[in-house]
Amino acid sequence: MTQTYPIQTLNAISPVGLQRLDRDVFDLGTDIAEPRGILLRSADLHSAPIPDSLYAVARAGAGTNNIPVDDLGARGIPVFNTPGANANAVKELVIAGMLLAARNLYHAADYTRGLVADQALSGGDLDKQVEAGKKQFAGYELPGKTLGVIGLGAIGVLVANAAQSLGLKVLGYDPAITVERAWQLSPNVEQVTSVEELFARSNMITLHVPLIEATKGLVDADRIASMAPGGVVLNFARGGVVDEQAVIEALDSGHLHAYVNDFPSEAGSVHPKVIALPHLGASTGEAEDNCAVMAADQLSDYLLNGNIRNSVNFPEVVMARTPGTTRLGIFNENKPNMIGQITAALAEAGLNVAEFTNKSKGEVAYTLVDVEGEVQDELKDSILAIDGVIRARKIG
Ligand SMILES: NC(=O)c1ccc[n+]([C@@H]2O[C@H](COP(=O)([O-])OP(=O)(O)OC[C@H]3O[C@@H](n4cnc5c(N)ncnc54)[C@H](O)[C@@H]3O)[C@@H](O)[C@H]2O)c1
Ligand SMILES: O=C(O)[C@H](O)COP(=O)(O)O
Repeated sequence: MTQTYPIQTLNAISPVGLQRLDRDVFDLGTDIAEPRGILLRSADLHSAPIPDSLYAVARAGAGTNNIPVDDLGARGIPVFNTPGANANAVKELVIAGMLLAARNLYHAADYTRGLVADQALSGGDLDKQVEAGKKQFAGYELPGKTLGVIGLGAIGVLVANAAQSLGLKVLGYDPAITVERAWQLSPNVEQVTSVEELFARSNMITLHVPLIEATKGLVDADRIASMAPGGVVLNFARGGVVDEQAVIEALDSGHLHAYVNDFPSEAGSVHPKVIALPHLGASTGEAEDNCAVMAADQLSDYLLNGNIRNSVNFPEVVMARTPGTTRLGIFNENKPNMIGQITAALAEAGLNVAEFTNKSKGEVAYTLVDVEGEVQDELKDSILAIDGVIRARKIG
């Protein structure tokens, strides 16, 4: 009988992605007691109990701060995300945010709505008031201004390149930029070596970093103060990356012109110089499809083949299946003699290794091994008995 895998879906996951999961193999539902996989977007897993049945979590999106990534890693549960799959959607919203701020579009549209809805003006009276009122919304153009991009990953690189083609001078800061992203970055984007320099030289700052300990409150009072007067902060990363109180004080003093963000808060959303959107960055049909397809494919490949792609807590481990073999997936602490002990246990069980791969990431490592011969249930127990082995799975 074919093994089936129950998958719990949280949030609205695009049907285009869900279609990738063959219903003969995967049972999908929102209310599954013992899931093998969880497929989600922004649902908070920090306070949810994690069942022992769970093999993997797939985040249809980029940010994984809603998931207890380290705890799951310590239990041998990979967390996947979908880098780049929603990057264009966010880039377009950031460019829109820059224009909203520079041309005062939000307040201008609100003004004209009020002329009709609140003041009941029409005809010539309306025309007169439109012309009389427009001067208060006069803005500025982007060429000649400097944009500072913090985080040059999937989104930051697209934003930097697009802004540069709109005529802005673009500075970028990312001490851990990958070679792939560096290749994608326009040569006209100037990389700076400190976040302080970026603030001091930028009229607009846009954030494209994950919310982690190192990025909490990255935009603070001192850094804002170092910007030229009339600056704009764009935050489509996560609310916690910005010290919002410091931003509000700078807006009140007139030092900052606008704070455009995707993370409404009680204090921020009602401020007249804050434009807060309801976490819309990835909310396009295209991005939702891309993310769901990528997340579903990664989850399916892990459950069926043990392959790990785009995991935030385990290394990339992908190995072609060897026909006529049984596959085992083993998570272990990254310490000496783990591979020796695992292969000794296989030899002890009389199994011949056809293919073997082992990679580590930080404190943990993952082994995929295809073995020839009959794999007895006792083998799993003897592998689990090795000091440092976290989890072992016979994949079939
Ligand atoms: N508003 C939305 O709907 C929306 C959509 C997608 C992503 N996001 C947020 O944007 C973040 C970035 O997404 P991405 O797809 O570009 O991720 P990514 O992993 O491709 O890029 C993140 C980049 O940030 C860099 N970085 C990490 N710490 C840094 C620091 N202290 N200073 C400077 N750079 C640092 C990394 O080196 C990496 O290059 C996500 O983690 C998520 O929180 C929001
Ligand atoms: O990190 C992300 O990918 C975004 O914040 C999108 O979140 P969402 O999938 O809940 O829209």
